[in-house]
Amino acid sequence: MSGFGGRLHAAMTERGRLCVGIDPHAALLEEWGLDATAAGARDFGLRVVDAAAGRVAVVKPQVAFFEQYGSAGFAALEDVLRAAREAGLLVIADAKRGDIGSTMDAYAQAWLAPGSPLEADAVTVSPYLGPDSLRGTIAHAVRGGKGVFVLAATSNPEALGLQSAEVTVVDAERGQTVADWVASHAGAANRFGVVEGDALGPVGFVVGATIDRDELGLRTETLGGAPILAPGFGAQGARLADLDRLFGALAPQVLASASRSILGAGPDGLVAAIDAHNAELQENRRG
Ligand SMILES: O=C(O)c1cc(=O)[nH]c(=O)n1[C@@H]1O[C@H](COP(=O)(O)O)[C@@H](O)[C@H]1O
Repeated sequence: MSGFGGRLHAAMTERGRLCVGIDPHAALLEEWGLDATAAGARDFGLRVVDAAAGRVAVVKPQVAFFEQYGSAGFAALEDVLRAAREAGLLVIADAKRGDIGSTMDAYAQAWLAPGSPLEADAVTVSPYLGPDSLRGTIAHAVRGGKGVFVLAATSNPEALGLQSAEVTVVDAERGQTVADWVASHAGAANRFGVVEGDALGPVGFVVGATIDRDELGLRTETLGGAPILAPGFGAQGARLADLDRLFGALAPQVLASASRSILGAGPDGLVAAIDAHNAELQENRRG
């Protein structure tokens, strides 16, 4: 059986590198004629799943937009996760969990265990309790054929000071930055955990399309073999047509994530917006 990296690579080869975000912002719910409630978020999510199915490889529900409605919101999210997986989409739960290792085990159980009500194919995790705090979660993911995306170089400008800071611990290389150290530590599982024949490993990294990897000291070789989730396209300013130029040798590993630039098209414009985003991604292959 393929691991997450193998399944992701196969899906991206077949359906391209676009990941559609499922972010039911209150303002979007209103524009779509839906209530700002768990039921509204559920309808919104299911409509995005319908539009995305067969057109893209991956969807990424941002769980905060469901969590804000409490238990009803989580029930809505369960329905959206299940519908997406049943529609053949790979699902990244954007939960950005991060805690001490023993607590992370429970998060891994919640988001990655087969049969869990919130089961996804991968989950976003935060390394800021130390990349080693993610060791158990990564092992859990590898065992179950699941994936994680570790925050390495996030798309928001206020992260620069933290993520470009030099690490001074003994196992860091001289001058190594937080972003590069996190990626080299957590990415170790891609070297021993890759299922034979899988083109990509189970440990992915979030690398914003809006950031300068050189400024962050994030080296191309550190990201070798890792799926890269790149938010920042569309509403945050980066252009899909520039993906190959922005990511260079890493471009084939990049999953380009866009939420508001697609969702803002409204329920009737979703399919056209997804097609237009896919077409823009194709353009940079020619350009
Ligand atoms: O992990 C993420 O997906 C993420 C990481 C990051 O560095 N920046 C970032 O914007 N995101 C998420 O990506 C989505 C971006 O949404 P748009 O800016 O509307 O495309 C949101 O759901 C964010 O929570």
